[in-house]
Amino acid sequence: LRQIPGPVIARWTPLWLGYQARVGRRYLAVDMVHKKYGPVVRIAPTHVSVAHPDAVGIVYGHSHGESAFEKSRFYDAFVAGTTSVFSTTNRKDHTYKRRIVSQAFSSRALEQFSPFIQATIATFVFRLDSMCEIGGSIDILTWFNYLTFDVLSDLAFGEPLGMLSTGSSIVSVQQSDGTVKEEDAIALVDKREHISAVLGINPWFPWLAKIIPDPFYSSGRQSSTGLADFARRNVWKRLDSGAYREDILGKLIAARKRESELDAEMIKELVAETVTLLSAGSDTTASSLTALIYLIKTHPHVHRKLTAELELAVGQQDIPTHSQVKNLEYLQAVIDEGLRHYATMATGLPRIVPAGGVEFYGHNIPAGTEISVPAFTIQHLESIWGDPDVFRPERWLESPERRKYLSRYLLTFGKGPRACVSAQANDIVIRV
Ligand code: HEM
Repeated sequence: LRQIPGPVIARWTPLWLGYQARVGRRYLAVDMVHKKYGPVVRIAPTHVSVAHPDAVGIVYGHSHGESAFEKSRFYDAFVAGTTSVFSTTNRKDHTYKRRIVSQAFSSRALEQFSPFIQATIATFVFRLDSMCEIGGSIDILTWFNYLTFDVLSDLAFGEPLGMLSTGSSIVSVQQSDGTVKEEDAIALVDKREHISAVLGINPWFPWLAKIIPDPFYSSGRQSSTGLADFARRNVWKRLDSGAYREDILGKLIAARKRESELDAEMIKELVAETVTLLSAGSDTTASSLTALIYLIKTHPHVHRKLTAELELAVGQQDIPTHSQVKNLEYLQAVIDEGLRHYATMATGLPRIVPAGGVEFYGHNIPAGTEISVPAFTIQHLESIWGDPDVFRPERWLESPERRKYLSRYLLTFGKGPRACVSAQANDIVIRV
């Protein structure tokens, strides 16, 4: 990789990328080095970042067999007990897990979940209304976190955690030794995601983290265990009750029971999948919603146009149904543009170059190299978007062809076979 440019320190040690991830600036640092060194940059000794539109289809597309770019060992840092649909790097294992999890995310399943989701949204709206009557300011990110946690825990475990009604994210976690501890569930997810994003950068990092006396690592490790303990307790509660409910956990249990009896390994898998759903679905959705509200409120013409479209479709009804809003053009354009501009998943998702290697701009990247396409940078490339720094939902409504073209470069939900399961439920384009 010697011929590939990049910051000198990054060519010699993974500590540069590790540091950027630790301070939460990885996507900005990688964006800056692309501006300095060009579209192909070495961001760690064995990791190349490629910021070019063509790379999206090549790295994340539906290629088969030997030519597939599989997930890298980065995802080992996200394993909770056993691999989940998100963290597995094995193609066969992924196909099996994805088939099971997909059943809980079909359009039909989403319709079945609608009443549960609407009931939680009603509590959310009621709480916001009451706070507005009192006046003052609201930390909307915290309340969106309560909302997403309550929705996901309702779908995953059969009951909301009650964060919206109590106005608190403290939950009881039963530890493996049987003792019960109070934990902040939002902080558990935050810390787990943050530490995994750092430790995944190099196989040596988890080992180093054990000997470095930094509370970031020790509390991060505890949060991973805490979240798994919390999920295990709730999975057992459901299994012990013997009840069937039309929700995500119900579907995951039913799909496994169809194949064989539930054994200890399958219960470990159920815990791993519920940890994944809670951590992959809560923070991402809450921060995306916060970014959207911010962008809408700071762009009055967008606010006016969106409100008009919603009032026409929903009238005075408090909580719209999914079918009332799912085909609203301007709403969809605002969401797409907000996710593009803010880039919830801003970093490049790492894959491994398959046998035979790959070539970008005369640079040969050999098999086994880690490779990623930086989402924030792609979502702000002038050659694709023209005016990338402007929040302009109208760009998505210029023509169906233009919309299709732009969708290819919206990486918020990933692309290809490893794209987000929630994108599957909303029929967001997964093919590239
Ligand atoms: C705005 C909200 C969300 C964003 C931005 C988002 C983003 C993503 C991205 C970028 C990936 C691909 C990760 C990779 O290749 O490494 C992914 C995968 C995944 N997401 Fe989401 N996600 C969101 C919401 C959700 C929700 C609500 C759930 C479930 C309740 C969820 C569950 C998953 C799962 C299970 C995967 C792994 C899929 C696989 O590998 O087959 N996500 N998500």
